[in-house]
Amino acid sequence: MLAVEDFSRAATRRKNSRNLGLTSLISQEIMAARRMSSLLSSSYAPALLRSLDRYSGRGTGITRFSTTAAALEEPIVPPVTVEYNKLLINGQFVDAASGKTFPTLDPRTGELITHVAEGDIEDVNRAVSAARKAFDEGPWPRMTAYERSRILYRFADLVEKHADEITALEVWDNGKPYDQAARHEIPLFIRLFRYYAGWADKIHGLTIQADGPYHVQTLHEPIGVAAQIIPWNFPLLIYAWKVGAALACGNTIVLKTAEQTPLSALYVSNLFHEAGLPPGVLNIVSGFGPSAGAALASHMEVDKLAFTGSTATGQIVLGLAAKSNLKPVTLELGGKSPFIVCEDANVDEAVELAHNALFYNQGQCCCAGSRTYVHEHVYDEFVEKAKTRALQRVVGDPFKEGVEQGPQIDSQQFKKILKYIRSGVENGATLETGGERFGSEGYYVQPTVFSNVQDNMLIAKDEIFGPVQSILKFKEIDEVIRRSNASQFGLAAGVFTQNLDTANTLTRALKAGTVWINCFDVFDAAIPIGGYKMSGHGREKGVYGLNSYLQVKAVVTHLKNPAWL
Ligand SMILES: NC(=O)c1ccc[n+]([C@@H]2O[C@H](COP(=O)([O-])OP(=O)(O)OC[C@H]3O[C@@H](n4cnc5c(N)ncnc54)[C@H](O)[C@@H]3O)[C@@H](O)[C@H]2O)c1
Repeated sequence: MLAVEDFSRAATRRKNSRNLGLTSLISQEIMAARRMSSLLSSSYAPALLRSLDRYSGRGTGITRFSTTAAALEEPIVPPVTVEYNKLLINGQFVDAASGKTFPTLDPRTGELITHVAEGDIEDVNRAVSAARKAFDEGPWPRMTAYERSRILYRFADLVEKHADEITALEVWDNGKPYDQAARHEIPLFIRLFRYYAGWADKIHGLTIQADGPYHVQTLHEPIGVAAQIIPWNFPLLIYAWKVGAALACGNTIVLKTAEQTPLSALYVSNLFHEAGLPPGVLNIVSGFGPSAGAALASHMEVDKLAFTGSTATGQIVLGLAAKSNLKPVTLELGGKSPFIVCEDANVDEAVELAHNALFYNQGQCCCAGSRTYVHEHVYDEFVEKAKTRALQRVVGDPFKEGVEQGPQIDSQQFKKILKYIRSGVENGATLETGGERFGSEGYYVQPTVFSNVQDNMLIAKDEIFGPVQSILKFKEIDEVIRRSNASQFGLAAGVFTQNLDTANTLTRALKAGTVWINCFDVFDAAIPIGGYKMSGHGREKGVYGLNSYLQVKAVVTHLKNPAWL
């Protein structure tokens, strides 16, 4: 993993590199304290953050959020070059059959990073054929599970070795803060692969008692060729949830990345071959949804589809899968998760946790705590402090140390978020802070807080997928349960209380795939994720993530003269 100082030195060495800012002891202390505060295990974390924020703006070039749109400095030159921009089919990097490419853009400026080969129907056919052959004839499903696990472990080691380049690519293509990617996402990516490497040789069926003279066993077989379609908000983490589980079970894969973020998946997939993965087992197609994505979802030779993305696209791919070969589909879709602050809450801690629950990753999280329900007894204090915290949020170049919030992914999302903000104002919610673009370049949005939000407003119903916190008031626990569940989504929920009975009541009543009590966004490799209602079906991560990549075959053998039954 790249240390803060190494990163600074590497970047400084690069031609034309700009001043990276904080490398001093103070800055490292700030980062360490920020990490501590993000754990929110101590009641003084918010106060600590506030005092550190005062230092972090000093002479560093970091722009803290202010209500006047501030101009950002020249973007920092990322400490990496793009090596892989073609499709990965059958172990080779190849051009698209059409020869077409598409641009991938830097969200800090909207400028070109590089052109990437644009996969289309013909490329999907080539990739599925390679995956089919690798499954039907190749060594991967035939080698021992232990051999497969060793390749997964070797891959994790290689990712660790190249963590600095991988982090820089992810930040450049996506706009997420470097610190977030380096300290949370890349380590979790590695952990996920080690977790599934550990499962590879522990997948087995059962021996079952039946009525009659039969020996009954179940075989847990790989399902075959898995198609995987992923979004742009966590390009590597969602890759890991899907690829790790599918490979541990012995499947082969065709994965389509999001058109906004094709780069990091190509880089890490090359490392898989260095780790010993046979050609054709993992194929990567960069390209667009309606062409490459739809071709994968409706392909007759694909045995399973795993999709993460919006609910609207989930409905499309489910239809395509049904109309083609009825391949089983898992769907990880959108959310509008309630974050419930009860009347006994420590307000300072609740404010910090609710802030991170919403603003993490520029608000571009499927699980974002995007309906902040606050009990009427602590509501006024909460709103005031939530506004103060949003004003302190450090917005700026994601490569700059100390930055908490980078740009949104692209101009489409940027415009959509600003439109939702306008609708909040027009519908009578109180705009406490923010509400405009940040700076004059790229896709930065001011951290925005609305109070007096009502359940029927669009900002309380739709997934905004941006840095917009909506605060709603409640009085009774039964009332907040009813209002929380009155949503088409059911992905996650957060509960903040010191009362065990209240926590237990809410845990069981909330219709959500994950309920976090006095914490939020805890994404361990072993913890399953998935949705109720229109947030999807099936589960990924953990042992549950294996189920959808396995076929269960019952084998019944007649017994003659058995010694026992
Ligand atoms: N539940 C989860 O675990 C989870 C995790 C991350 C993101 N998400 C959701 O993802 C969404 C944001 O991602 P997005 O904007 O990239 O979503 P999206 O649905 O627009 O795109 C997701 C993927 O689907 C592809 N796609 C688009 N149209 C397609 C089509 N017609 N056929 C096949 N594939 C198609 C895209 O190219 C992309 O690869 C949000 O709604 C978010 O909540 C959910």
